[in-house]
Amino acid sequence: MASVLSFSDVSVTRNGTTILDSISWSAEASDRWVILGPNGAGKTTLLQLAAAQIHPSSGKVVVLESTLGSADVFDVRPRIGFASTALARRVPNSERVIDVVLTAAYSVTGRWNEQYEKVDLRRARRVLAEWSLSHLEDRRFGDLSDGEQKRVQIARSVMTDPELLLLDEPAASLDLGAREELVQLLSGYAKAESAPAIVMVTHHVEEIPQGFTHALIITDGTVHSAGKIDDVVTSENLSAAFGLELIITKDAGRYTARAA
Ligand SMILES: Nc1ncnc2c1ncn2[C@@H]1O[C@H](COP(=O)(O)OP(=O)(O)OP(=O)(O)O)[C@@H](O)[C@H]1O
Repeated sequence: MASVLSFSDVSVTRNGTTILDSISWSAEASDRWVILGPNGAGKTTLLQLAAAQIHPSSGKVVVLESTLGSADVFDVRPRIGFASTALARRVPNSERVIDVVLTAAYSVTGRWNEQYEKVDLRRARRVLAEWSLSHLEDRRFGDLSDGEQKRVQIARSVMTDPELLLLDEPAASLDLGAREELVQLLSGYAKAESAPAIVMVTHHVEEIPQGFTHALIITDGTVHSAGKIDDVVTSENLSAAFGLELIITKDAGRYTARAA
């Protein structure tokens, strides 16, 4: 099976600082990856490469069979769904929820004069239903709770039926109820065979949805460990990565971390 993502000896340097250092990693279409690591480890930079938003300083990144730097990124980007707070900040507060999702079909934020196709409207409504947002269709994005806004961001990112879905800390700042609601929805999505490859960055193992298959731990811009999720999300690996004795437990498909 062809890789959806392939990093070979990839480094990213900014202003003389090495942010990612010799990363080699690949993901298949059926994979659901979680990326873990301390603050500043390079997780968001890794996701920006996967999103074809930046180029590596050295090494080779292949996204959906296109090599960054040699392929036209404008052909690749529409095939990638990317939900991040940075993108959400570009959505006007006054935008209606249905339009936040619909405009993804035209790769813009903020409705202008696009003439939407009926088929796009039908799909947007189906996606809103899948993410438990139908009742909010006509509400203003800026008036939603954090949890609702996060779900709208994800709904927008899957609107175009992407071949690769990237989620940057989708559960950050959510309260317990909103987090659990989101993790449950993500879990259902991750388990669906029709879902694309997923790569999710998170700070907390409690936010890893059931159905995720692989994990990559990054420390100081390098891969600390990567592979099948149960082999990687362990007390030993996370203790070493965070420099603190941690006990990781797994119950009913969900992980918990606490200091030893
Ligand atoms: N343009 C830049 N110039 C210099 N350093 C940068 C630049 N952009 C990012 N960095 C540094 O690169 C490192 C990795 O940043 P990145 O945002 O990828 O980490 P992260 O693992 O996502 O962090 P966090 O968990 O805090 O969100 C950080 O130390 C950051 O300060």
